[in-house]
Amino acid sequence: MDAAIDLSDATKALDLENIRFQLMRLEDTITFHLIERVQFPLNPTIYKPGGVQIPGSNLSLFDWMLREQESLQSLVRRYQSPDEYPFFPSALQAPILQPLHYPRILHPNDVDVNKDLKEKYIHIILPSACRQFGKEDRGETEENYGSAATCDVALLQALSRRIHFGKFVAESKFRQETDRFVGLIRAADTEGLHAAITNETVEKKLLERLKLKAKAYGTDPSNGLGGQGKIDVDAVVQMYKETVIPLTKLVEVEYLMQRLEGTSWKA
Ligand SMILES: O=C(O)C(=O)C[C@]1(C(=O)O)C=C[C@@H](O)C=C1
Repeated sequence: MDAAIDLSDATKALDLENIRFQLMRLEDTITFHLIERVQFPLNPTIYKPGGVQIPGSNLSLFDWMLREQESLQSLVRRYQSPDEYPFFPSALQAPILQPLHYPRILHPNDVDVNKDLKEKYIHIILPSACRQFGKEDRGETEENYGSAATCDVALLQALSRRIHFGKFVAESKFRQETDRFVGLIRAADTEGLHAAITNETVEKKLLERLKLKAKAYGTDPSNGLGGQGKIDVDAVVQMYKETVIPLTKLVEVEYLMQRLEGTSWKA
């Protein structure tokens, strides 16, 4: 529902340059959503079950909004797309739109790091991004619960999509160097797989680019690039360094570990 990648065309969907371009586009989406979120205080209450009373539900306000949003978006086929993973699969409904038929590009797998992502989002990403910008620091308390949770849902969904794109990256790398990967997978060498999918040059460039983006997107153009921006640039870079890239790599490795199931390579 954000930047489009053509998942109906297997050749394009597995072209590493094309995938990296999509990941780059998602940097923009994620940075903008984070800029929106940090306008509001950290608001820890909205992540606690029962923190905000919700008629007929024991969920936190954040989970409730995420669940309701997923339920609504399932109606317009969001979760038919192979790059979308719901946080609340039980909330999904049958689409009101005609089903789309995506070619099978990925090997069947059950890799899903959403639970881990949500924990890290609440306990690591938000506290570090909101610290400097949260109004608590200026002596104000919690406010704008609905607005903050609305931003959270959009941001978390974009992060999840970006991270699960790791499956396409891994499939692409597997097809490029099949013999090498088959050997590592057969040996269950997860460290070797981790090393094989890592490209330090790409990561370094990404973090440098992200720093520039966070500074540029968080600055009013009429003020030049000096002065206080709308977002803590280091928090954006940290988010990628400590959570987004590691979880993407985890998705890649876990996907590859399932890549030989049901194939003739699995001797
Ligand atoms: O672009 C790749 O090759 C990826 O695997 C993606 C990614 C990332 O998360 O951005 C992850 C691992 C690599 O070290 C480089 C970048």
